[in-house]
Amino acid sequence: MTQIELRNIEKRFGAVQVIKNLNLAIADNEFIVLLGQSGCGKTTTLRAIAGLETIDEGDVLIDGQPVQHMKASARDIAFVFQSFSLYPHMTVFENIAFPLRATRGNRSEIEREVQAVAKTLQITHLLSKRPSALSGGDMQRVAIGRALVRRPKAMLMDEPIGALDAKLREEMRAEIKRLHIKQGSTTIYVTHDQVEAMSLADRIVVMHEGVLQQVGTPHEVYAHPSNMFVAQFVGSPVMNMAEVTVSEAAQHAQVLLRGAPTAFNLPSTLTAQLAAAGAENGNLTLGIRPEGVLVSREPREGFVTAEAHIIEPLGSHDIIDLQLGDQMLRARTKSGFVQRPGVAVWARLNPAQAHFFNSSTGASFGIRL
Ligand SMILES: Nc1ncnc2c1ncn2[C@@H]1O[C@H](COP(=O)(O)OP(=O)(O)OP(=O)(O)O)[C@@H](O)[C@H]1O
Repeated sequence: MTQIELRNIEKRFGAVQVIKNLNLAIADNEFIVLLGQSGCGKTTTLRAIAGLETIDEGDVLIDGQPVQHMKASARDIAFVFQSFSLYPHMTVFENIAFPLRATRGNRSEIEREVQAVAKTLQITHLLSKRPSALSGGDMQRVAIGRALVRRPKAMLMDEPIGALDAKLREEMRAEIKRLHIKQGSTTIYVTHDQVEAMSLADRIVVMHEGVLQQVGTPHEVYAHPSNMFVAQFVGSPVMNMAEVTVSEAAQHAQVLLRGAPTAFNLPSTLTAQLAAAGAENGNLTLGIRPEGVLVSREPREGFVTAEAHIIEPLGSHDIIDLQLGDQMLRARTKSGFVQRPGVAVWARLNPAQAHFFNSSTGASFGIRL
């Protein structure tokens, strides 16, 4: 049972404030991913939890106990780094056994525990080897084994697979997930890779310039981003963004993208929802993911005309740049749906996937159509 809570954490390096009033409650067994660009304060947050970094303000609580004045060694938290930091002169067995030496003297007990961890990580056959004989993936398995063996209260992982090549990263991602399901320890994992975050996390914590932007399940963060930063950071290709003006028509709301010749129709409830949220034309940005832009090859009721400008065939699907006057919208279609660039197509916005943001603050108006 390990719960971790961060209350009003502030951290400065000289004049630079790298964590700004961070609050976060992490449940027992939860897999939390801190996601954000390089330099946004993820590693500093992780190090503050581990006790490797001091904080200027606030509390770090482990199972309800403030630990910010405790040394790292007293917090019983394991840390896995991107650089595997294995002892080169020791065998894999000795590397994994190392943290047990101080606490558990009995040789047969150490042997049993190392063997159990090695079995879980499927590295039993490597136990007598030295790190220099291992592949990158195996080295990271050993580093994870060394962290797991003392059954810490929580596992903190800082870009643990960032140094591996793409294929191995995918493999290790699946292994880390399996391991977490099996071991069930509270885990905080840092990455700048949104795909890694989506695939591993129970909840994702998106950070930007030291400020927490949103906490939510991968689905919540993807489908209901709280602001323009989250909307564009999560998801690939990125969400389309365009300044719009919204007006009322007989049957529906009309949404005109700046620079486009024709307005899109969305349900008439939009205008009332925007008014209730305090949104005003002139300060309104539409966000729509490429899969929310529906494309037809023939003219259809409620669709506006556009030109297929660039087609990117990606195997399982295509991404098409649609030119609407001066405006460009990216759409996701079935593979080969539009044969060649330059042809006329028709497009509509899926109301359920339309997001509206305040252009100046970036905050979502929380519209649900
Ligand atoms: N010991 C330090 N002294 C001074 N500045 C630091 C120190 N450690 C980190 N910083 C600065 O604090 C900011 C946040 O760094 P941090 O490593 O937490 O970000 P990050 O999101 O983990 O990025 P990365 O993925 O590059 O590690 C950066 O601007 C970094 O340069």
